Amino acid sequence: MDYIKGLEFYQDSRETAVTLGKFDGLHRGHQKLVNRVKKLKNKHRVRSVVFAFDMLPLYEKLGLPREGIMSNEERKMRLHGTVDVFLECPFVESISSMTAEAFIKDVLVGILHAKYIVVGTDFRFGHGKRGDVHMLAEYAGAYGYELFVEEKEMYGDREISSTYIKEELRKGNMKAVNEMLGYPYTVNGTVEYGRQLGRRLGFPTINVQPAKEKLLPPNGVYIDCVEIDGIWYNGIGNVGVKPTVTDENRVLIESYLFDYDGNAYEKDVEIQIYEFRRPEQKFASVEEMKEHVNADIAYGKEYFRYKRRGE
Ligand SMILES: Cc1cc2nc3c(=O)[nH]c(=O)nc-3n(C[C@H](O)[C@H](O)[C@H](O)COP(=O)(O)O)c2cc1C
Ligand SMILES: Nc1ncnc2c1ncn2[C@@H]1O[C@H](COP(=O)(O)OP(=O)(O)O)[C@@H](O)[C@H]1O
Repeated sequence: MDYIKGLEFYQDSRETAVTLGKFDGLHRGHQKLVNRVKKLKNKHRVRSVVFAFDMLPLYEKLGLPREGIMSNEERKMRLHGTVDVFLECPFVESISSMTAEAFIKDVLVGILHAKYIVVGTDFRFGHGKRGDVHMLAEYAGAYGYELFVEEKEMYGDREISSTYIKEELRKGNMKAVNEMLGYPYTVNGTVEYGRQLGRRLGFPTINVQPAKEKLLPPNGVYIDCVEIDGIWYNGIGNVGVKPTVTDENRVLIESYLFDYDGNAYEKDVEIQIYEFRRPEQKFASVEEMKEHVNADIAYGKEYFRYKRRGE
């Protein structure tokens, strides 16, 4: 997969099947679009392209923190191996001020040589969000592309959306989050050095700081799985600031893995979060915390007696 950041760096004259959007989460609805593009590639021998807006510049301009289901880096990792090109387009003035008509003509047709365009029913684009599926359909004949509009995937009686997933993530409802994503909620990061207290208490933990633009579930203890050097380990971890042992306000994910005894420092790992167990607590003493963590560990081991990763 070619990763290209910035429209100006896309320089390929081959015809494409392209899907467009913000793609935060790459949830089941997004996957439908990506799969359509993959099928079009195989059928018509065109290049498959995911065009995703990078919304960070907009949040920076507005002075707001971005809270995404995934960081840009995680989005890139998750798309790896699915399409030929992942084009990430910073949402800057020159893009947001472009009319919808100009976006079709100059970007989709002019730069991307789109033969097939794949979007969801409510896709909006161009200045003032004036462009929609009707406009895309209107210009299809003139510009020689075919339009595919995919229906929304549902979760219960509500359409799956990044907004819906974020609502459930804020509540710690990992079952709904993971079902809507179509894969377990994932955090990628590098294992840091901590204060080496864990191993003295009998539960060493890998410590990972998530990307700052990442929305996390509420601080608390969660069943998780961690991939280190290509192998998955079951575990139980804490998302939060560990108030019992530090006054720092840095949110980390700390995970004790049941069948691991290697050295994971500085390794890039992937953490999947499965189920909320209890809120993070400030215990009166480290000893009291240790008792609770031991109970958490017993609970986690029991959880995985009947379930495998991903179930
Ligand atoms: C299953 C589990 C539950 C935890 N729960 C809490 C908690 O409720 N409150 C807290 O302050 N720290 C909690 N922690 C974090 C520990 O305080 C931390 O892992 C320990 O102090 C070791 O830190 P270190 O990696 O810096 O050595 C938990 C850790 C694990 C693995
Ligand atoms: N079962 C395990 N689960 C998590 N980390 C483990 C495990 N066994 C060994 N380790 C290693 O021990 C380190 C954690 O030990 P810990 O005493 O908590 O130190 P730190 O405070 O530096 O995180 C991890 O980063 C990892 O390299």
